[in-house]
Amino acid sequence: MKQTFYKYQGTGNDFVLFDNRDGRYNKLADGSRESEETVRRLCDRRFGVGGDGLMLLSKHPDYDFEMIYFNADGRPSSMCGNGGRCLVKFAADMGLVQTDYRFLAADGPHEASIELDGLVALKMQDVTQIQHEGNDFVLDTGSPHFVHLTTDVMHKDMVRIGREIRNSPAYVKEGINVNFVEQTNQDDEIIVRTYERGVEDETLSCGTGVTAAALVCAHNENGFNRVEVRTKGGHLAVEYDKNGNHYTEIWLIGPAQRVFEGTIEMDV
Ligand SMILES: N[C@H](CCC[C@H](N)C(=O)O)C(=O)O
Repeated sequence: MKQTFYKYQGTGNDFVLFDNRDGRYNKLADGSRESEETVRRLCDRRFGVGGDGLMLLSKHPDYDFEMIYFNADGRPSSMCGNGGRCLVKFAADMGLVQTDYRFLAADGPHEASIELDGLVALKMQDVTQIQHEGNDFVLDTGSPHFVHLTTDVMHKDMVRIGREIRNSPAYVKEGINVNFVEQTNQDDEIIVRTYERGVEDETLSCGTGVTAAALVCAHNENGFNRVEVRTKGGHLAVEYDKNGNHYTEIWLIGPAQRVFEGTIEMDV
């Protein structure tokens, strides 16, 4: 049966979206192998629509909506920062126009708003722990991230090295997203490349990864920080308050756009 889908992207991190407010697509989240295969195929860039992930805009009694997120491998995932921003834009495009949004995601409640300039600001969960060894950092910004500070980041073999770290004994069981980060000669600007778990490839940007990198590269030891982040897919900003190892009021800010909508044969 023909089903209507919507394609969105946030700085090149792209997603297949379904309006599930009437629950018609709940089956995709039933945990069955069949549904996992359906989601994987929808995300396939040759046999399906193509995307780094798939999201359901679902109803929730206590929030404006619930975000159900799947990685391109078809499996339910942890939080997706760019996905959250795209889902807010999708909700607005579907008529849920509000100055502020509160929605539920895999890592808990989130606030968001669409700014006057059209950028979508998404509040991320607080971070209270960053493991640090040399130029390597491990932290969870709603999804787990390995952050490696380096130079000449655009000439690194991101897929080979990212895959190696993601499948190393320390991380192979749960997986981890791998970010290479370069601090430019601008005080508060970084360049980030990410190998994404569950996509098992480099993506053009990763919202929770950009957030992790920005927390690691705090310019002001304590107090308010704003970090400009350049990714292959475009420009994002991360604002936050740093108080020792506590990071709060973390906002991921950037564009989110509808690319196209269409129909696809799919049994649900
Ligand atoms: N692949 C990630 C989830 C999506 C993260 C990324 N798309 C983002 O924008 O945060 C994981 O499995 O941890």
